[in-house]
Amino acid sequence: MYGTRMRPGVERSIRHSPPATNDGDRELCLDRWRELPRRQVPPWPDPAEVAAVCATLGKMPPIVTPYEVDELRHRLAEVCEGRAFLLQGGDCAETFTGNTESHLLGTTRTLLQMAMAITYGGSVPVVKVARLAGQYGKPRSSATDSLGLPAYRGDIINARHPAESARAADPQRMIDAYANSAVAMNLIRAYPPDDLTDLEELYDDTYDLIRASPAGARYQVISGEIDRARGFVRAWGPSERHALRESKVYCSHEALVLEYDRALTRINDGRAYALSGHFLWVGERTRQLDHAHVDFVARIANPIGVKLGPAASPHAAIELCERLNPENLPGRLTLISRMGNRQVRDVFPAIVDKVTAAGAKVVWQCDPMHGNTEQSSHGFKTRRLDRVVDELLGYFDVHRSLGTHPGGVHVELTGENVTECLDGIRGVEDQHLPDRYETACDPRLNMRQSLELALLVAEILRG
Ligand SMILES: O=C[C@H](O)[C@H](O)COP(=O)(O)O
Ligand SMILES: C=C(OP(=O)(O)O)C(=O)O
Ligand SMILES: [Mn+2]
Repeated sequence: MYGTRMRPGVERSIRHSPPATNDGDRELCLDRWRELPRRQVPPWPDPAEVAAVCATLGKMPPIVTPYEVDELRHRLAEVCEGRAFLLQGGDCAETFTGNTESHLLGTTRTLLQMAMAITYGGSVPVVKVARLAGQYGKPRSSATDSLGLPAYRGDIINARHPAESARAADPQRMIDAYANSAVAMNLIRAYPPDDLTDLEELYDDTYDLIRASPAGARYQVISGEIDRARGFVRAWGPSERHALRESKVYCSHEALVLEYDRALTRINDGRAYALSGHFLWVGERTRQLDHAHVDFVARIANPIGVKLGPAASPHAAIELCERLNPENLPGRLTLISRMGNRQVRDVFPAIVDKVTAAGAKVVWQCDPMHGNTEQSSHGFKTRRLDRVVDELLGYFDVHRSLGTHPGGVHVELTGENVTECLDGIRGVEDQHLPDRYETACDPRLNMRQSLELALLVAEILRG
């Protein structure tokens, strides 16, 4: 069954993972963040209710297990050493009502067909991580929205409905987030697309849409390469095919609502694992070295990421490496650049250069979405695919010129045919945005746009 297969060489470290003991907690200082400055604090009205909810969560079984978390760290070590590629994606903000079977499978299948294009086209194994089963908390630029109401901060904190009462932070929502994450994880574990043909058919259908569009001609060569690789694999026996179509999808979310992630932290073999997800990252707004979020993730054993926006200095990147990966373990730390297409070529090289010169082992990953958010003429938060593509190209150029491994990409996407990102030549113009603008926060790539991005990545990796 999904989740029980082990890769050779990955030590199976599963033991009982009971709720963290007080002694273990104290030794590992897992609550030190509570004394530190912290940005984006959820405006909980009643700390006693938060504590009661967290005590309940502290007794619940975790969403993921320590050995899976270690397994992912080992896979990310392969990415760090240049032997694999990290593909991460999903909603900007998951929602409780959107946590349906079709939505979860849509996200997963979109990721898997992107991975297929990159694996076959780029001849590289792909580690798949979904923004899913816990991506419920959102940092906001402003405490209030355009109506003057308290900002929506994700379903784990308040409700999106534009009314004062709906926007009150409700700690009970952490229980709902836990329950929704558990069913989501259960579903994606139980539903790997067992049949490669299924995924290939889906890929073919999506590719047909791309081919029929004015942008289609651009991908003819790489698509031919992917077809050749598929034909080659088809000629193999079933067990080789099985190995190749490895479809494990790990889950991830931003480590934002520390009360929640802390409550689901368990001690295993003397180490703390945040078992609310396999991979947790710290966002651009909360990555201050001496603040709460960095302190918390520094103390957990999970593979972790940190977003780096255009204001990040090379020195700040080095400090984060030292703080978050003092043992310099490959796969432990992913630096996720989100510079924007206009800055990536100017700002990013010095960061890569300094981190490399310091010998710090990191996975480099490009988020080409968050530095390229703009407002459409009708007031929709959107992103232009051209700018997303340009940031990716810039990211790959920087790595090529410095001889470093462009380890991965991190995108906001959905399997649904939404119209959230602008993309004129492929049919989404300003006036189409209202057709299917469904995101709870940031604009996502739809399935076709996602595959197009994957084809681009495959083409670049092929060289
Ligand atoms: O990922 C989400 C957003 O980029 C982040 O929450 C900020 O969004 P905002 O500027 O709309 O508040
Ligand atoms: C808020 C996000 O990103 P960033 O921290 O880079 O703005 C996000 O990934 O949804
Ligand atoms: Mn986002």
